[in-house]
Amino acid sequence: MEKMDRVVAKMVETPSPQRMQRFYSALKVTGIGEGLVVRDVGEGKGKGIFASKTFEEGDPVLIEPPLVAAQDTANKVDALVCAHCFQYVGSIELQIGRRLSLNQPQASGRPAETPEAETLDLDKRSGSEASDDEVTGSGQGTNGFGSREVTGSGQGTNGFGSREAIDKVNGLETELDEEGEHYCEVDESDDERIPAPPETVTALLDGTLKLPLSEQIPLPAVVECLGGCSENVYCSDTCASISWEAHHKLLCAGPRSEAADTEALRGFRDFADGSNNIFHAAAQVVAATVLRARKVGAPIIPEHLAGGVGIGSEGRGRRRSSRAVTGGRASEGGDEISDLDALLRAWEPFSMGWKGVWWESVACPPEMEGRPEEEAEFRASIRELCDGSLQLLRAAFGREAETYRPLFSLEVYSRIIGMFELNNLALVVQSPVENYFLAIDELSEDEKRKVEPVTKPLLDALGRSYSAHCEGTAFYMLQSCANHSCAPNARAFKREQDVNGHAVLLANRRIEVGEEVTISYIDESDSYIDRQRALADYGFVCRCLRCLTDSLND
Ligand SMILES: C[S@@+](CC[C@H](N)C(=O)[O-])C[C@H]1O[C@@H](n2cnc3c(N)ncnc32)[C@H](O)[C@@H]1O
Repeated sequence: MEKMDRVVAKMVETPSPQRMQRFYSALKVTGIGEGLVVRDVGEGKGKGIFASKTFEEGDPVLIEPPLVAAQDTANKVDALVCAHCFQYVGSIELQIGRRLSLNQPQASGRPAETPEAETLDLDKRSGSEASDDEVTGSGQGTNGFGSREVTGSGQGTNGFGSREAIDKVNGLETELDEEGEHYCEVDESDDERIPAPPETVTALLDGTLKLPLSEQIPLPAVVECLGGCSENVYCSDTCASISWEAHHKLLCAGPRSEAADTEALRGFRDFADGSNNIFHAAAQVVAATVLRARKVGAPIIPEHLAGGVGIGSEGRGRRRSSRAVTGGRASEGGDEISDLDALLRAWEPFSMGWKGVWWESVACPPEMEGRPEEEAEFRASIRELCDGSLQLLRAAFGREAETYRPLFSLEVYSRIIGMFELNNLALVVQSPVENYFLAIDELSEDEKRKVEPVTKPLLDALGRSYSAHCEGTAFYMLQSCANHSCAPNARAFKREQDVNGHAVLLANRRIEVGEEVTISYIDESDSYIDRQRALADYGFVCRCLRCLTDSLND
């Protein structure tokens, strides 16, 4: 076998238990996943996470930053967030002003919503929150607020609902209001909105209009991208530089970008925006791997997960010689390593992710079931989409796409996307704008009367979907190891304090030392048949105790 093929084969193989052990032990040093260990489960389930300490009901079992994450492009209109940690930035005024200016309704001449109707809407939210102690403010179900709905329509145009799959795998629940409608879904028929006066929008944007109570929800100031692009903003210089060093310097289309071909990069990004946002996240995996491979002995745990210090480094991430980047051997301080060996080392964190070839992993739309020709055509079209995206990415990376050819092969690229497809990957962050209007709603009647002349027209202009959550695609090293159970002992759930893109798992009940930590990828209140049908999308038949019992009664 040629070396190139051998490297591709190594990149797509499931890591040995020893490699897995080494990686997750190194990850422990970061403090992420304290009280958890990763090991093989057996029964064909692959690896899973196990408690190494007792967790009580409601305890956070895991709080973990993403390894890579990208906000959906369409969502950038609705939520201005740090492109590294995904906190909302700027101010409540800026968030509202942006939504109004970028998403301003046309004057429709329709009657305005009555104040009562607006209040009722907010009350419904408060009502559902009050029923759950843990849920305070808009922390309620942030993981799940209508994200399936929103991303299902907003994500890509390929129409096979890959984001729906992502949400399901994340164990995300879609919150329903009393009428069975999704909270905070982007309501495109929301044409009862009354446009805000342009001068109000301008004043919100330039900071001259201060909203009552907004100082109670301060947001970090906007920090620009180091490369000068308008795509990414940050909450701090630290986040800006971590993102820059981790991947963005090769994916930035700004004037100080280090991308090989920014024009080609724009082509790649336009293609992702028009087809599937997963490609943006996949590009981060590729860029991060190239940047790590350029160094001699990249640390096994990427610096940004380890608080700025790479862990498990052999050579502490020194820059490789430029000769190495062009295809020769690097020799620095006695280290001799070929580009392809460097690539394999750099790939290590991503090799841990559960993968499948994208077009094989995607669930076939139900209407194609039992129609093999249509299904084959459907899968071929996904393969074509994947190939189209890869060609553009290769062009954007120029010579390095040759140096690290296995990384730019369809075999590897399709599995990177398959990894996003099959893991726990929805990125959802609650909007502080929702908290803001809830705080207004909780004022006394007297206080409310004073502020409503300012806040009511804004709510009328924003309409029913007055706040929008940040949504995107992410990959989490540990959360992605959580296996499914129809009676899970943990759930993905964002509390009020969880204001960034970290994954959060909470214990559903006491979890004993040695127990596997499981979440539900699907709506576990469904019937046995429906659960099995939904799980078929993930390529396995659930044999949890509940399913075994239900199968006997069915
Ligand atoms: C997000 S990954 C979970 C971690 C995975 N076990 C690993 O080794 O990385 C999802 C995949 O794990 C496997 N899996 C998860 N829960 C399972 C279950 N209850 N029974 C069988 N396989 C399961 C399936 O192959 C599924 O596609």
